[in-house]
Amino acid sequence: MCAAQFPNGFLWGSATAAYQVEGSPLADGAGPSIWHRFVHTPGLVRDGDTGDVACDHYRRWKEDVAIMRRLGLQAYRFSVSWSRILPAGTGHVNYAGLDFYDRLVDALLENGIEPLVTLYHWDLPAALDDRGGWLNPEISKWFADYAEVMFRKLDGRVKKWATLNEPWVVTDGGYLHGALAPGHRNRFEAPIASHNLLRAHGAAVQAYRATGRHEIGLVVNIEPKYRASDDPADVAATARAEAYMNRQYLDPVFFGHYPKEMVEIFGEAWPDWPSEDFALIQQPIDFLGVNYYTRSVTRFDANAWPLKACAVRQKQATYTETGWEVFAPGLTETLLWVKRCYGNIPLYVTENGSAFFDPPTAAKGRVEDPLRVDYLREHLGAVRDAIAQGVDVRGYMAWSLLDNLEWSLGYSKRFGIVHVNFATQQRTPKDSAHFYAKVIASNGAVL
Ligand SMILES: N#[N+]C[C@@H]1[C@@H](O)[C@H](O)[C@@H](O)[C@@H]2O[C@H]12
Repeated sequence: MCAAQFPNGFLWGSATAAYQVEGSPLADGAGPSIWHRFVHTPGLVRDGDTGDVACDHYRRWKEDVAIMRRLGLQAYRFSVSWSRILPAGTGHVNYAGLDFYDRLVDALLENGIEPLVTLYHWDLPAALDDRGGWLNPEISKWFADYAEVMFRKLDGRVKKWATLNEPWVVTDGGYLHGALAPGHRNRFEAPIASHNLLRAHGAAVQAYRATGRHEIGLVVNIEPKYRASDDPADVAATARAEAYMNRQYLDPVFFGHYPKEMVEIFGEAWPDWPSEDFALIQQPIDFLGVNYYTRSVTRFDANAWPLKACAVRQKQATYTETGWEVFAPGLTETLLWVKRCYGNIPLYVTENGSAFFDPPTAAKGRVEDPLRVDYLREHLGAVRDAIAQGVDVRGYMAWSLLDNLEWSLGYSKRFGIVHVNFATQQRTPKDSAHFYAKVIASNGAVL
């Protein structure tokens, strides 16, 4: 049997998100997003860091496309800033903002790089948050109208669209625990925001079917839950954690209902949803984007709100700077789990990467990041193992192309395969970038 390998046409790329890399959040008529507000609220982001400059990608995009070209990237996953396109979230279109993405897409295509576009990567227009944001049911129409503006402008040159990035993080971080914009901590709001995100996803897919000619999907984060013991309390806690993080969005999209554990988790805060909503949510999608970083060995914890479950640190494991266990087999398991539970829908690993401290050697033109090279090698091997077991994985996007704003953690955590000196904006491909370039050139044969 020939050694497991990546299929011909496997799509090798890298990923970023608008607010994390672009900078210039209010340039050329753009409106503020909830993240612009959040970072400018004292005490919410480490070291008072903001996305005002970030990687200055809004101005340096040509340089960054050239770096992608030199690395041999075949695809680039990025997100559109909704409030650049519609400064008030609805109504007036800001054509200067639209032109930025138009030029970026053309430059990518001219360099043989396929654009994968995410419509929403957490940066809701602040003007819509003032109208209730994800708590207002009207947002499904607002989002579909914004999506249609993008489809009409870019569809055809953009052949793979994703509606949302990680809806779980949007609600768990933004509405339940409050660590992310808009910073709410309300167990009654979180389910409503979640449900409206799914409704908006469905409305955007519906809009795409009316105007689009290519593919549209959803990007979810999946963190496989391994029970800490066979103790019934740990087994039940693990089931709750899996339902809350991994199935809360996939079950409605693929089955038209929520996991039964959601009522147990949220209790009186879990509404009775209108059945017609699930017809909207369950629009067929063309692919699923899976963001994988780590696993969680899970046990019962009576004090852990609202899940009554927590992760158990693994003594012999390597952990990244974000406190995540390096566990590549979890990626194989995750891809197999999706196929087992939801069918063999085409999958892209739309994010996978690691934050490790980089040595201060960038000035000499080299950044040695052996831990990130190891992480990349192990996780690409995990993808190959899933493909060898019949999972239809069609691409891999390394997170991230550039060191960037790690949301509330500011610039303290570096995920990039390309080092960014934020004082000078100098880019330096790390050893991981050079390794990834060899992987791409050999279609994974060097692994
Ligand atoms: N934290 N972390 C890294 C990374 C984050 O920077 C992305 O924006 C998210 O889509 C996802 O959480 C993963």
